[in-house]
Amino acid sequence: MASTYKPEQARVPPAVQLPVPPVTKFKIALCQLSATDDKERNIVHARRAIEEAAEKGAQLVLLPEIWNSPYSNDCLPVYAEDIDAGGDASPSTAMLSEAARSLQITIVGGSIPERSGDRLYNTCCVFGKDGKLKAKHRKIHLFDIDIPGKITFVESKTLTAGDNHTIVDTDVGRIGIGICLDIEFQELAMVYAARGAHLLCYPGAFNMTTGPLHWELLQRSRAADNQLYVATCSPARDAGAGYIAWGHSTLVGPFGEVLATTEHEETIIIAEIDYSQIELRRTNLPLQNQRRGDLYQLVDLQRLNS
Ligand SMILES: NC(=O)CC(=O)C(=O)O
Repeated sequence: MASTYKPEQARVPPAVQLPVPPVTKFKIALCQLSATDDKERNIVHARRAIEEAAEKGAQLVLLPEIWNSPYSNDCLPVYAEDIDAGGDASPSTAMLSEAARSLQITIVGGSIPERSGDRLYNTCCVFGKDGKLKAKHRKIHLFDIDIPGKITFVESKTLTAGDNHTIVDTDVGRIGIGICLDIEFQELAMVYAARGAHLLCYPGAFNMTTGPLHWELLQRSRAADNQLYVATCSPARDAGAGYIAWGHSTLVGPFGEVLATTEHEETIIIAEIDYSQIELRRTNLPLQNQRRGDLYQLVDLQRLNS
């Protein structure tokens, strides 16, 4: 029997119109940095990389997850900073703010361990060209994994999960932020797309087990599902570290295509983003018009199960 469905009957509102971005084409830098146990060195090192990226024309710089500290439950409390207090209480974000202002760029500052009262978070700060903090994303989905013989890590032993989506209007478009495991949750990316994001940025440190299987797959999926840009930035791999990062920082375009990527060594990827590609792909393949809100809606599932 022919379907009687008409798109205008869908109970899900159509995705919002994509906002007009301040720039259509620009360069993004993905700074795949090593993180040592010397915090001061990590800050100076990141500052130099940001400067090099800006000199190469990047208007947006993305840093890795936990770039100012080794990624371990022992180190996170020791390296944590009080971001809200600022100044000397947060030398890492003070550097990001200063770099954004003096280099006149937008920085999605990877993540650092944040101390707030008696809680610790895995937090990404976004700074505008004026050096002002525009947004703060606390990792929503903490990395708790147990694959015997491969990897066991319980981030929730030390950290508290964030409770908010983070989408921010910047000089280089509307950006949705997630941190590492947040990328596994397609729902978060869908919310960002529905709120008009041009680009999703995920600082992330996948490991040697999940990395080869999931890292590129998830980035391409989030980009193709939502027809927008996805950028990831990992720490460089240190084979001697307690947590060995997969590396492979990547930029994916709105057709799910890998536009730029790398292996695991320290490097700065510079790549071009062209937001006109989003409209083009959404016209070529109008998924948003075909979405069957009458058949699937997460809120309905929750209701059915309750
Ligand atoms: N740091 C992480 O959250 C790591 C992760 O998600 C993974 O799959 O590896």
